[in-house]
Amino acid sequence: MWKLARFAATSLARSRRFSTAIPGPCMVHKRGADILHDPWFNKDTGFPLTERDRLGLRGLLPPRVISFEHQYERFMNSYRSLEKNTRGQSDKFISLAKWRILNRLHDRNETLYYRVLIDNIKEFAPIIYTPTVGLVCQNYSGLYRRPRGMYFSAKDKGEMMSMIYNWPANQVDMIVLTDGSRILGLGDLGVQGIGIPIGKLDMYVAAAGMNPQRILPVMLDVGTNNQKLLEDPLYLGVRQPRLEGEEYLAVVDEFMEAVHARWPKAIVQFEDFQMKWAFETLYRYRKKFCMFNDDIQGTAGVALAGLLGTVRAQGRPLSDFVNQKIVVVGAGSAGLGVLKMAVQAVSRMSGCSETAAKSQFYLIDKNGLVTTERSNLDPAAVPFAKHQSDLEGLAEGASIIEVVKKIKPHVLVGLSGVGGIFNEEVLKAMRESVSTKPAIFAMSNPTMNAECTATDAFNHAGENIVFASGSPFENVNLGDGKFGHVNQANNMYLFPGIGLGTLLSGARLITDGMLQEAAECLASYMTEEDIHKGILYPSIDCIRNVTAEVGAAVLRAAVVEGLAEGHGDVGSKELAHMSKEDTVGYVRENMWFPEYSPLVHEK
Ligand SMILES: NC(=O)C1=CN([C@@H]2O[C@H](COP(=O)(O)OP(=O)(O)OC[C@H]3O[C@@H](n4cnc5c(N)ncnc54)[C@H](O)[C@@H]3O)[C@@H](O)[C@H]2O)C=CC1
Ligand SMILES: CC(=O)C(=O)O
Ligand SMILES: [Mg+2]
Repeated sequence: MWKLARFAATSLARSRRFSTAIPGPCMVHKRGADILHDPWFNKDTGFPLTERDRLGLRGLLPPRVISFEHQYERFMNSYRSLEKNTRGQSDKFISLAKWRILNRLHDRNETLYYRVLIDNIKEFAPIIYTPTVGLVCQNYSGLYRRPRGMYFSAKDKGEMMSMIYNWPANQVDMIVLTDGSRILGLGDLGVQGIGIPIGKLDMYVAAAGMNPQRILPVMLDVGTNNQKLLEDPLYLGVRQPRLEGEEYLAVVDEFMEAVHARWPKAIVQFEDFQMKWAFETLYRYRKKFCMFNDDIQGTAGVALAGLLGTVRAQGRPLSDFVNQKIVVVGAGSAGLGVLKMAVQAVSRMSGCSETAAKSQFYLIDKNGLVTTERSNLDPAAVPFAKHQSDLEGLAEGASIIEVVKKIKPHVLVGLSGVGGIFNEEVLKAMRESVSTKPAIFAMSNPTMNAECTATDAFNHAGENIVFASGSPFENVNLGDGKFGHVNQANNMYLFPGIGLGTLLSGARLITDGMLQEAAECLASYMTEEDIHKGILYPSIDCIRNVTAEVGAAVLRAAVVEGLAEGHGDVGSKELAHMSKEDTVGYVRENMWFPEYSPLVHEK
């Protein structure tokens, strides 16, 4: 357990840039202008003359053939010009302008889009993913130009089994599904939440090499309780309050049945569902379909890896995790998922019961410290409520500052969705932490909703802290040539590997064991040297390497549990015979990489 498995930090993408090897052919059932209007096949000015002849494209394009490298350079030049031309404008204006130029390329030419995304992931992830994707969802109705993904609404009841066949691809491997009810920390955004599945799936392509022809973003529009949206004349969703109870579940049931009738092995990632439905749907489907909830399970693994990193950062053995005092602020799907996995880890490490393992953890929600005194406590939070005997003088509903001052925790985790609640007083109180290297995880998204900024954390809690946030912040200049390192504690380090590992294993379920292996793999990724510098997670530049390792860990766990049925030509026996290194190589080889393939017309 916890072996170090670090890879060279160079991105796979860079080493493969513009290789001269000719990729295998790609079958296309269209001809002429239809191909130019299909972003899966379109090469714009990059179609060679022979292909233009074969596919009926001659005369439909300017005569000069432009190479992929040249097209790439041309796009990056326009992107840089846009950066120059928008200087001085508001951050919102600039972010949306950047998103628009990337989105236009996505709509036009997927190969080029994914190539620039992979090669520039550190720069572009904050645009196609958090934080800009939050802004895009908030402004979606105004930004909308053309559809992407599928929309199933409350009005489609009884029709979904046939609707699913409207999707043009024969095979779908990965679906990200939302009902828009809790988009990042921005609340109920109804149909506008579709931006999240799109952004997550872009990360699947960039980080895991999922084939973009086999992914599907889905919005389950069951209405919205956001009054402002219901009154907005531009709103594109169903104008009704959210379905509740059995009516709601009937829609999700029908969707899940329809998906698996057409694509029995498609993996469904549930994303940004409000807590009650996040837990309910996870328990309802996880033994029946290949699915997981990213906010509960993906976040838990990433947070656990970070929490274990903070133990190593203190120069202590991992076994000391069982003694760490951890305060989690936010008792929603993310906070409770983190607590559940962390408690299981303590119990495993110390050999004690999960009840005993809970004693080091403190949970705070919008009503303060969660204790057994609380009436109307959500059933999912009950296992983590503190008993009277463990309160150490704190009262039910104690505030964050009261808890931090009393407990002096090693780690303060924020998953509340409330920007700035780790205020100056709370951060200063963390200076009294019992840890030699206190850790602050402000994990809420997008940036405005982070519990504190990186600068405030280092300024108020001290230069000695370990800091992580859900959305990216710049490293903090501490003067004298020193910098406070900012980690990005985001489930993007796990969900691509969970999806890819599961796909290649051919497993029909995603078990706790597979998720635990994913978390352990991420936890062991960093070297001692990095960890001592406060670097808990790898740079996003090497996310394909991280995903290859995580994917292999998930695949091997599926083999161990006897769930791996194999994928494509590789059967369960071959998977079982692969060494760890072979498995990583196998996962890596199966990552799709954007290159123009020769197109062959097939009737
Ligand atoms: N970094 C990452 O990878 C991830 C970050 N998140 C972020 O975590 C946040 C929460 O997500 P969920 O748990 O799904 O939301 P949720 O809505 O299920 O839960 C929010 C929780 O915060 C509590 N809360 C609200 N105001 C509070 C206050 N003033 N003080 C203390 N607690 C307060 C609520 O009582 C509730 O328990 C979101 O901003 C989301 O973007 C979620 C998943 C992954
Ligand atoms: C990162 C993520 O999944 C969230 O903020 O909801
Ligand atoms: Mg999420």
